[in-house]
Amino acid sequence: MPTLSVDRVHKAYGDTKAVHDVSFSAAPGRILGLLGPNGAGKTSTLRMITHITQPDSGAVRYDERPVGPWSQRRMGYLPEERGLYPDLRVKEQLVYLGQLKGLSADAATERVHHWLERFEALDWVDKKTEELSKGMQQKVQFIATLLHDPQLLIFDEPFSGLDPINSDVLRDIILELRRTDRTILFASHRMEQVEQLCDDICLMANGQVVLKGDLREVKQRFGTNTVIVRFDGSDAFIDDLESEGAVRVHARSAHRAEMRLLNDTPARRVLQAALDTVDELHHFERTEPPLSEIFVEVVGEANAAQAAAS
Ligand SMILES: Nc1ncnc2c1ncn2[C@@H]1O[C@H](COP(=O)(O)OP(=O)(O)OP(=O)(O)O)[C@@H](O)[C@H]1O
Repeated sequence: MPTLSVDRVHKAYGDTKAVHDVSFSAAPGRILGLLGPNGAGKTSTLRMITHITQPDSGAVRYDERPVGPWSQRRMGYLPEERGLYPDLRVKEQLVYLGQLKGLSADAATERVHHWLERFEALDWVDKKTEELSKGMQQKVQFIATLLHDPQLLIFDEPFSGLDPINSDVLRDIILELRRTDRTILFASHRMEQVEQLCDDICLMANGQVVLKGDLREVKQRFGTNTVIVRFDGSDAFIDDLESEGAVRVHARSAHRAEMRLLNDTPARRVLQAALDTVDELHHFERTEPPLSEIFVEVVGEANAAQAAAS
């Protein structure tokens, strides 16, 4: 089964080291999430994988061969900047793009129909791109990346501009592609999507990989130091726990709180404080931290290390 491997890749633009000694691999039937704050080097990395740019040093290989025009034919790439022709109608646009990727007009037409139906978008087949909303254009662009049935799929922020219903449709399609042994790599800032979809993650900061691996293993490494409480009644116990330094609150609403245990505080201490204050306790759970917290912690450490070194 062909694997994608990024091996000690460097890329600079003038004085900016956009990508510095980055290595990771992506396997068929798995989804890899490439994460990182703005400017971390994600798009620069994806552009080298898709052979739009070349590394200054290091190598990107697919199926054990350096990537090149040959691998572009086996990949589907959804770039961050979308590029559709505003004047063309959806169907002619997609059939044309399918033909550019080597399909016959008949095969392209058949696949366009299939994917428009799958994306619940058959109604817009004769609309001009400029008449479509941003989310509709996003779906059309997504279909364009799938038309030639690529083995390797690279998506830069695939969920941007999609409402929750369409995000679910897209998520289901990505999972379907995973079941047919495609290799899928996507860059995203949406941690909840990453948690739902990814088998593996690679977190970048300042052009470097700061955390990578199987998502479940990565989370286990951070330990079950997080407590989730759902309740009715007063939430004053949360302020008390926080002010005594027992917890740090990650997320909080009127009836739910998610917090990190600090200074070896036992989960029992939080449970007792809640029981003493709330009217009704619906849920209490000790668990691993959410990916968003891991992101904040690891990127914060990487930034601090870089500031100390400079
Ligand atoms: N064509 C270019 N010319 C000069 N600098 C560039 C170019 N492309 C990217 N950079 C710089 O390289 C660094 C990494 O940018 P990149 O777009 O790869 O980050 P990113 O992780 O994709 O960010 P975002 O989440 O904001 O999309 C940034 O400092 C950026 O300014």
